[in-house]
Amino acid sequence: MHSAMDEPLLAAEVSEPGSRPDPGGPVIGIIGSGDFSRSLAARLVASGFRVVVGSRAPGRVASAAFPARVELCSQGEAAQRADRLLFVAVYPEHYHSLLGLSQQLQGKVLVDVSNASSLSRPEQSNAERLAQLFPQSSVVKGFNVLSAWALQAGAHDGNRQVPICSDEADSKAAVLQLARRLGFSPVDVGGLCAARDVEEAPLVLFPSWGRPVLLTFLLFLFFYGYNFLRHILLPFLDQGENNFYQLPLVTVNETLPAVAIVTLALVYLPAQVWWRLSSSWPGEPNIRDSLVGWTAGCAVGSSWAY
Ligand SMILES: NC(=O)C1=CN([C@@H]2O[C@H](COP(=O)(O)OP(=O)(O)OC[C@H]3O[C@@H](n4cnc5c(N)ncnc54)[C@H](OP(=O)(O)O)[C@@H]3O)[C@@H](O)[C@H]2O)C=CC1
Ligand SMILES: [Fe+3]
Repeated sequence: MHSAMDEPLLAAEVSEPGSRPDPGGPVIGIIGSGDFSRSLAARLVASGFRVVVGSRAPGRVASAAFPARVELCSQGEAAQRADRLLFVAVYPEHYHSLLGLSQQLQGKVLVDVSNASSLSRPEQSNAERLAQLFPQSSVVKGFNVLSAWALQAGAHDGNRQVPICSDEADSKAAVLQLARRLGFSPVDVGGLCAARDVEEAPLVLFPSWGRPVLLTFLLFLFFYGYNFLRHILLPFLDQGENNFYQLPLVTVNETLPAVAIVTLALVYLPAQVWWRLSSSWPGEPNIRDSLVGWTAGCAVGSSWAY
C-alpha cells in the first residue's frame, strides 16, 4: 500500500548531509517579502533549492533584494506553485489576511517562523493559531530562532540548533530534513503544543543562568562576611585596629579567589567523584553516560568560576 511515508520529503532524496538537492526538484514557497523572507530565500537558493516568493505586490518588491534565481509572484501563485513546503514569513497579526489562500494551501505544509512578541504566555501560540486558521494544511513551527542575519551568514559558527515541532510527523520530518540541508542542526521538540516555548526562546536571555548566578552571589556574600569578620571586625574589637578602609578593595580581592575555587570545585568535583565510583561498578554504563552529560552541563558554571 502506498503511504505518505513512501514519498520523498523534499527534492531528490540525498543521503549525505553535505550534498545538494536536484535543482529541478520541488519548489519551496515563501509568503512575504520582508527581511526574513529575503535571507531565507538566499539561503535556500545557495543550498540548491528552487524558491518562489509570494508578495501582496510583487511589482513593488525591489528585484535586487532577492537572488536572481528566486521567482517573485503573487501570494496565490506562490501558494499554488510551492510543491509542499511554504514558509509563512509575515507577522502573526497578518495571518488572517492569508485566509483567501486556503484553497491553494490545502494539503501543504506551512512553516510558521514567527516569534512571540512578549513573555506573557498567551493561551495559544502563533503556530496553533495558524493551524486553526488553516485546518486543511499542516503547520510546523521552526526556524524562528534564526535571525535573518544568521540565515544569510549560514551555520559557520556557534550554536545553530533549530527547534522544530508539529503534530504531523511527515510534515515535521520534511522540515527537519530541510533544516539539515541548509546546514543547521534541527531538534525535534515534539508536538505543536511546544510551539509557545519555541516562540519565546529568542526572548529568553541567558536561559538556566539564574541558579548559578544566585549561588555565586551567595558564595560571595559568605566569603566576604568571613573575611570581614576575620580581617576587619575581630582585629578592631581585639586590638582597636582600624582596617575598614580595606572593605571595598582588599576584602573583595581576598573574597574573589575563594568564590572562584569553590565554584570550580562545585562544577567538577561531583562528576569526578561519581566517575571514579562508577568505574568500580563495571556493569553501569548508563551512570557513566549521564556523567558525561553532567560534566558538559557544567560548562555554564565553570565560566563563572573562571
Ligand atoms: N527578521 C528576522 O530576523 C526574523 C523574523 N522572524 C519572523 O519572520 C516574520 C517576518 O518578519 P520580517 O521578515 O522581519 O518582517 P518584515 O516586516 O520585514 O516583512 C513582513 C512581510 O509580511 C508581508 N505581509 C503579508 N501580509 C501582510 C499584511 N497584511 N500586512 C503587512 N505585511 C504583510 C509583507 O510582504 P509583502 O508586502 O511582499 O506582502 C512584508 O514584507 C515574523 O513573524 C517574524 O517574527 C523570525 C526570526 C527572525
Ligand atoms: Fe573548563
